[in-house]
Amino acid sequence: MNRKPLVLVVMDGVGLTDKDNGNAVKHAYTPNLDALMATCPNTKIKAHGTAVGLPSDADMGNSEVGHNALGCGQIYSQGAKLVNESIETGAIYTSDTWKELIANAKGHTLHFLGLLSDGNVHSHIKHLEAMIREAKKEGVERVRLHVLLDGRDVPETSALIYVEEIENLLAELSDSTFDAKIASGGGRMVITMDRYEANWNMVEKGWHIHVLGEGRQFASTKEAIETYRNELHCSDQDLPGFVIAENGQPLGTIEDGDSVILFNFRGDRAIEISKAFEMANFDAFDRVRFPKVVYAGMLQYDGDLHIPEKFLVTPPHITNTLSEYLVKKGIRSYAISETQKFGHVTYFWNGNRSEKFDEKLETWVEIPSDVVPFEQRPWMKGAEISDELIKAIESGDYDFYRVNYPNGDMVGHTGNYEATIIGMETVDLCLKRLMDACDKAGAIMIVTADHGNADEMEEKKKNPEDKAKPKTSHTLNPVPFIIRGADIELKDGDFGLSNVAATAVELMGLEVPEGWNESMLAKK
Ligand SMILES: O=C(O)[C@@H](CO)OP(=O)(O)O
Ligand SMILES: [Mn+2]
Ligand SMILES: [Mn+2]
Repeated sequence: MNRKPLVLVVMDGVGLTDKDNGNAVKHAYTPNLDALMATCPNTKIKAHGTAVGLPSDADMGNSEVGHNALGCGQIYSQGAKLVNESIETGAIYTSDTWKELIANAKGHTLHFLGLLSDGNVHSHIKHLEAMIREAKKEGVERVRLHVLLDGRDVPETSALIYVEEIENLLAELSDSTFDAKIASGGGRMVITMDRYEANWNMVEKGWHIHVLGEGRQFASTKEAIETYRNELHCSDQDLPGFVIAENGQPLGTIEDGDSVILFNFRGDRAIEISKAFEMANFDAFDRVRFPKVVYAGMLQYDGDLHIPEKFLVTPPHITNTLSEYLVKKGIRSYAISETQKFGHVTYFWNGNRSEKFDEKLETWVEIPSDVVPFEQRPWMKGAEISDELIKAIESGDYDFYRVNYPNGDMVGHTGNYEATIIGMETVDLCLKRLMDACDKAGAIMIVTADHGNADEMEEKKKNPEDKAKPKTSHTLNPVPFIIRGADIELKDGDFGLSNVAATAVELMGLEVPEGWNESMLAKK
């Protein structure tokens, strides 16, 4: 058959809502996106909650679960849900890894490191609380927490709520047999939680803070947060690292013989610090000291590279993916984004696996991201991504192209409305360039998104007269799904991201594999 090329565009963090206030998707000047919506078959699809394998419909979507669903055409129970279940049934505490961590920590320290919030994107504070309680029950005597402050999946200055909650629990549990305290921390966008090797320096800073106990000292976490807030007026995600100390002595460095649990369940921002804890030969930065610890992740974060080696809950085993299917059919595919989302269109897309199925049939291109606050460069690498992608489309070397434009999401997370408008307008300019390239190549285009973000840039007000507060997190809104350049109609139905893969393969003239959720195309 004479197959038309297919170009699938993920506008990261672009949801749809009629709400007006702080809606950068609606208020940006986006004539091309508007024209696509006005003239092409399109619908709104679900990108949050149970439609993407999260515990409930109160859970906003995120890039991991969104790209997993886009890339595999199915709904798998995701980390957030699997960890809940494992804790509820107690299965987590019967795992060999948990037993080893606990046995090893006796006479030493059990450290918990991770994102302290109830955002449920990377972690959940309830998981941490349950494990601390159990550790005490099982006879661990000394626990230290290394807390990464969120402000990105939860309101931007909410850290003290979670700090207070966890410190209340530590106070309740502490007695002559149990000594549990926060030892260090810092904002998630400053230390430890880098992803896709965008900025290893963040991880190095985190290592110094958590492991070596080197950094600015404070008597309490509250004091650290309040001091930094007064000095810097920044959101929690941007607070610098801190070390809790008594008489100049850090409360909880990580030492030989200790156990360490990274309680984040999501992998992208957990892989680099896991490598630092696990790898004997490691050259990303000078660790100064490499403590011999038992280290485990909440989940295994990379199923191909087996990072980390030890983990508490088995991750979803995502199989029968779109990439796997296309390789079997001999279809040539091309994936591109900039560093911040490169792993989204490769690793997340393929079910949290970092390797290709077939070197010859698959091409992955990464445009290096800027290392700056994105409100200062809201255009990000939109132009450069488009340049490369258009070259690839013109080459005719591929049948299926996928691209992620991060602007709606990465700029949306800064909470800066004006910059997010520019981010959206950048994506719109890129769409126009792609539309022209697709026309020349006779390609079909799908335009969609993985979840909302830029669509709500203001927190809900408690009282109408309150001042609007910037909103940095994702949203619960549906996302657009648009098909351009194909003579098709969309069916009516209640669809979500997991219906995209089947629709894409039908557009490529292929059969929908068994086990996938249905295509959205109406039968002719
Ligand atoms: O930045 C991230 O880690 C998350 C938000 O926690 O965003 P996304 O899911 O879009 O990658
Ligand atoms: Mn995303
Ligand atoms: Mn995001």
